[in-house]
This record gives sequence, C-alpha cells and structure tokens, in this order.
Amino acid sequence: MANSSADMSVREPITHVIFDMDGLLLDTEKFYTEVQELILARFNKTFDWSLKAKMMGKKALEAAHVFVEETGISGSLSAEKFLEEREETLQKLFPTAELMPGVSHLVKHLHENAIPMCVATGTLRHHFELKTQRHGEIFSMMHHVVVGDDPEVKKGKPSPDIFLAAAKRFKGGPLDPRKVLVFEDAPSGVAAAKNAGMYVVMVPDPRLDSSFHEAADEVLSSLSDFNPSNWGLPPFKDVSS
Ligand SMILES: O=P(O)(O)OC[C@@H](O)CO
Ligand SMILES: [Mg+2]
Repeated sequence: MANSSADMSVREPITHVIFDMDGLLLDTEKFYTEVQELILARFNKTFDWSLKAKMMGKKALEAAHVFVEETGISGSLSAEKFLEEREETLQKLFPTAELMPGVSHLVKHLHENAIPMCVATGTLRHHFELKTQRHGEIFSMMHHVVVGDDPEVKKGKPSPDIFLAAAKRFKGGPLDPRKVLVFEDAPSGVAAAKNAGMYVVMVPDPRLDSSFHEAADEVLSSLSDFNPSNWGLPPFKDVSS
C-alpha cells in the first residue's frame, strides 16, 4: 500500500538518491533489538517499540543514552558501558545481515539507468564493514558512503548533517535538495531528510506506530512496492516486478 502525500505535478523529477542503511537496505534493526532485549532482561525490563522508535537511526552513543535513560537503568549501566557490552554480540550478528526485500532490484535498476546514489548511515564505519561484507555487488553501485563517525557529521539524525554531507559528495557540486530522494525506515531519518529539504520515502517496520509516518512524502510497506515513475525516475522495464 503506498500513500504519496507529495504532489508529483508540482515536483521536479528526482535526479539523485540517498539510501539509509539499517532497516532500509539491510535487515539489521532486529540485531539491535535482540541485544537490547538480552541486556534489559538482566534488569527485569522489557524492550518495546516506543523505545525502539526513539533510538533507531541515531548514532550509537546518542541511541545508547536514550536506551539507558528511558529504561531507567542508567544508574547501573552507563551509555558507554552499554555500547561495550553489546559489541561482542553485534560483531557476531552483523556479518549475517541480509538485504531487505526489493533492495537488489531497485539498486540495480537505478545503477543501470545511471542514477547517482549513495548511502548515508548512522552506523559506525567498523560496523558498516561487518554488515556489508557479503553485499559487495550492491554497495559497489553506490557513488559514496557517509557513516555516523564521519568527521563532517557533527550531529546524528534527525539533524540534516548526514544527508547534507552525502548530497555534497555527488559529482557536479551542490545539488538542489528538492531533486534528492531519500529512502528511510526510521522517524529520526525521515525528520533528517525533511530538515535537509529533501523528499523522503519511508519504509517503516510494521511494528512502528503509524503516527510516525506523517512527515514522510510517501510510505511503503516494502521497497518492492516503490514505483520510480512516481518520482520522475526511469520506470522499471519488467512491470511484473
Ligand atoms: O542510519 P541507519 O543506517 O538506519 O543506522 C542506524 C543504526 O546504527 C541504528 O538504528
Ligand atoms: Mg535506518
């Protein structure tokens, strides 16, 4: 089901695409949830999606502060300690990350049509390498990648920093943000894209409360439902897809 609030008739065709990664290109948000549930169980607390909604998309330390403070465990576990504790488990899980549905088809289609695209992810560089090590073909089609510990990314999503930095690194100098389409799964990422003046397609986890969908220009239940023609991008040839 797609709901597109932005009116195509007044929009310029999209010329550049920026992909978020965790939860959008890669099925990795479940790894963060798994390790957070394990740690919370020690404090007899449960993890829920209202907390997830506040953490996802944020840079590691920012998300860690939300986690320990919102769950009330900051007196026993600091944000830094939480990051240390989860590291070992995440390092085992990340290399098993799979592509989300529709990613391969869309990225290859945009690449075949020479649409410049890149990745802008809050994840840290060393985690990025672990998560993408089995997906070289797809990530090699990206013009560049901006990660959460990039020096130009002063503040994490919902600040626009990471999307502005990503847009600047395409060939051909500064872009009109209204020609850039961002794909995101997280409320913080959708807000960051809008703060950058860009359009954003949200592909939210079905467990995320729909009240978080409002700021997105289009909401899809899967990337497989994306129709490039709605955004002035080259249409898929095999319309059966
Ligand atoms: O910006 P993305 O790729 O979603 O990464 C955020 C992730 O580190 C946790 O949600
Ligand atoms: Mg994400």
